[in-house]
Amino acid sequence: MAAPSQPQKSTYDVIVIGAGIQGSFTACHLAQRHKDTLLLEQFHLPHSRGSSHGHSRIIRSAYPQEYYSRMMPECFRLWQQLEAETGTTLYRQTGLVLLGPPGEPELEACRRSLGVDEVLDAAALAQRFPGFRLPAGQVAVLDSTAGVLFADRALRAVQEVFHRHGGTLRDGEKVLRIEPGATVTVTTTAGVYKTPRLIITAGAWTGAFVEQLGLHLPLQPLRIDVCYWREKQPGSARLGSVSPCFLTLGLSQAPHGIYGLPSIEYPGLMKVCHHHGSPIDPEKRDQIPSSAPGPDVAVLSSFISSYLPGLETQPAVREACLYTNTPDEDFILDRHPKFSNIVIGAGFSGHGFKLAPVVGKLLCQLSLGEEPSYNMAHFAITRFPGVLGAAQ
Ligand SMILES: Cc1cc2nc3c(=O)[nH]c(=O)nc-3n(C[C@H](O)[C@H](O)[C@H](O)COP(=O)(O)OP(=O)(O)OC[C@H]3O[C@@H](n4cnc5c(N)ncnc54)[C@H](O)[C@@H]3O)c2cc1C
Ligand SMILES: O=C(O)[C@@H]1CCCCN1
Repeated sequence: MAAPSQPQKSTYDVIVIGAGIQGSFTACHLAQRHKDTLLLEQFHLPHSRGSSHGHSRIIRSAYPQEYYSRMMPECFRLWQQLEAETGTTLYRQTGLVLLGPPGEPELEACRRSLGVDEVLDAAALAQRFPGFRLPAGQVAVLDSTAGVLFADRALRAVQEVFHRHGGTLRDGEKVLRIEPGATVTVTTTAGVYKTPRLIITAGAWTGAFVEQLGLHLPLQPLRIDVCYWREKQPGSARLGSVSPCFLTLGLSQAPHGIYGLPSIEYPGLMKVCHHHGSPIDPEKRDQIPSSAPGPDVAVLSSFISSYLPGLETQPAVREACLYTNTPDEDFILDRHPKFSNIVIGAGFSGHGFKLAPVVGKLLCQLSLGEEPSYNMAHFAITRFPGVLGAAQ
């Protein structure tokens, strides 16, 4: 006779919806604070349908906005702590070069955030990083603290620490409905849960998801072409897996920016992408034919022929990832304007991975009714007009 099955636990101190990097760090902070926490994920883990998959993400101290650069020392510390707790390497220091016209305001702001005076010209850059060519009228600023975070490994590590602190992660369980109130009811494909505190970190699904809570957030999911480019002569251009990271600012042919990272995942290839993509519904991500070279690939090919001549000008590998952009590309980290026990973390606009340890801490603090450790003005929901629609 089969043993009688345990009734599933249905009440938690906090429920977090979405086990990407933001929800996982948030849940981990809560569990470390001894909160009985449930983390719900619609897909079976690991998955590559959202924003947190893949081998690599840039981490850097340089930021044009000081409200992000101020968070970076703590981010570096918390990433290191996660490495120590899990005995894994999650970060490789490679340096990052910011490329742009001299005096470009964002480049200058980055230079100030780093506290460096030095600006590299074409000859100095080529001496230091022989694979790079700087066209006339461009300079480079070096962020030597920057490097690559091993993204997939980092996501696993933070979920492992969450588990170790007693957290419950249920994957393959999609949240269908939320009923707000002093006690929030969360209905999933597998059960019904009750909690006094809910946190929504549902990535590209957040905009459509929070409509049921009367909230109209200006969130635009974008499909990003993640492109990898082969070295023409393996090893000769010192690009591929040994390159520094780079990021362009104020480039007229690509105003959103182009960035690159050494590729650990595909030896001999370098990851070079456009910081922009095509608007999509995350449920229909693959309905854009991935075989056709899109406009982003044309922009990248032309950039590569002038700046990285050691690479072939057609991508060897193309993958897909999602951004969720806000109009100002600042995050949303706030309580629901009407239901203060529901907290939302969204709109990471293609730059949220490195900041996830601090984002998770801030969402945890908001949820527990504590004073957040950083100024939250830039992350407020109410910076957007009309979020509560006619009922406002
Ligand atoms: C190509 C690319 C390059 C990037 N480069 C960098 C970089 O170099 N540096 C950097 O700092 N950042 C970078 N980013 C940004 C960073 O990766 C994202 O900001 C971050 O991963 C966002 O995490 P998230 O947890 O909000 O979203 P996600 O990882 O998408 O997590 C949200 C989760 O919620 C789940 N979910 C949604 N709805 C439900 C539901 N109803 N029920 C249950 N679960 C649900 C989803 O399945 C998903 O797993 C990049 C992003 C991309 C796409
Ligand atoms: O967050 C970052 O550092 C990078 C910059 C370039 C675009 C992708 N994200």
